[in-house]
Amino acid sequence: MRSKIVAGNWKMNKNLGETKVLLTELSAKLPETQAEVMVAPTAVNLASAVTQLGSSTIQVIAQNMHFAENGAYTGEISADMLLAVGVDTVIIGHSERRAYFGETDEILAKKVAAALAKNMRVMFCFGEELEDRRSVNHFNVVESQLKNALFTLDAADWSKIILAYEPVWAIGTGETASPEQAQEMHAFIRKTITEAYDEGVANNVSILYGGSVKPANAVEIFSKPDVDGGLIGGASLVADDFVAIIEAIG
Ligand SMILES: O=C(CO)COP(=O)(O)O
Repeated sequence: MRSKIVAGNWKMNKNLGETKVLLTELSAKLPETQAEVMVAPTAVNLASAVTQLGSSTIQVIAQNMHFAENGAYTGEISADMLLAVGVDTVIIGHSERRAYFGETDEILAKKVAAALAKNMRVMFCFGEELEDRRSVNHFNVVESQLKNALFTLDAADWSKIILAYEPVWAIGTGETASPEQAQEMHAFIRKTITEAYDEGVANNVSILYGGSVKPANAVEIFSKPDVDGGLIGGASLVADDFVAIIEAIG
């Protein structure tokens, strides 16, 4: 059975003090939920967040990591460094990493392999840009992103993969894919994985939707059968909004 997941990607927001305040608020207001709840603070605040949350059910995850074990990669963070502070899940392939930091499918495939080699869970992000949706078959774009970074994995590796479909045109724009558009793409993703692997792999992987999820639209998006939760940006920075989104999944 795949899990329901609601994750907050805080991106480059919240300094140490603000991170503590938001986690205190979230912990106090956290509703009972069937979903795994995750937050991704910026790297410098991961260790303190893990310590603060202690045995809380809120999981702290990382926004990025490098593929190398260690070495001369100024400014980068390795899988071992994340594990050493108690973080065992990492977001890889966010569209902002692809767009602003030149992360190609090839680099992402190396990052995924490096994280899996350390037995970490990977939340793999992908999604088409606006031009893709307008001009070419955006299903092909999504399929090739998956294929290039993930389809060389063994079937067993997929127990460690979480997918986050984030259409780039819906990120931070206030424009969200309609629940029907999200469902259509999520069903396509599951079909693509079934063809590359089998139904068991496809049915067990959680596929999250990301892109302007808010309390007002979360219930409808989460009601779709192939949508297993959300990766939330802006709304995860406000405790009441994030809590409302967690409540929306039930
Ligand atoms: O990029 C996102 C999460 O990773 C989505 O961001 P928004 O929810 O702000 O659109």
